[in-house]
Amino acid sequence: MTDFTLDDLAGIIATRARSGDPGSYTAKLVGAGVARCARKFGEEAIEATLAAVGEDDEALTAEAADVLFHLLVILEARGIPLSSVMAELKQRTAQSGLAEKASRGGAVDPA
Ligand SMILES: N=c1c2ncn([C@@H]3O[C@H](COP(=O)(O)OP(=O)(O)OP(=O)(O)O)[C@@H](O)[C@H]3O)c2ncn1[C@@H]1O[C@H](COP(=O)(O)O)[C@@H](O)[C@H]1O
Repeated sequence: MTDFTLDDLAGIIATRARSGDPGSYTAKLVGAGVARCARKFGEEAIEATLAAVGEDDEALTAEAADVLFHLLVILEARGIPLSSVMAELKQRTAQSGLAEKASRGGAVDPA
């Protein structure tokens, strides 16, 4: 259990992205533009996907951390607050995922 939250990390990312510090990975990545941030996120997502079907829990934990960090970097680069994403997720709690999919005419198979 940890008291460190995604809000905390988003705050660090926002500060570092605007720091102008040449030693900051975050500042360098955000400075390279949204497309570069998105490409990095895609790479990390693939690495997490591969880790998900492996049996090494530590590897998946590390890759999941990379995915969350790089997703927050994209949100920072696009100026979308994490609170907007959380509000979207909260609004979705009113309905099950399968019910929402069925309401759009989608098949209820989660695959
Ligand atoms: N949580 C992270 C974090 N997770 C992953 N990473 C970086 O993300 C990169 C992941 O890329 P790879 O694994 O592909 O490594 P790489 O090959 O060196 O990366 P590339 O050359 O392909 O860009 C690594 O450089 C990691 O260090 C992170 N960098 C920063 N943070 C947080 O951001 C804070 C500020 O960091 P700076 O902006 O660097 O000061 C840190 O204190 C942390 O809290």
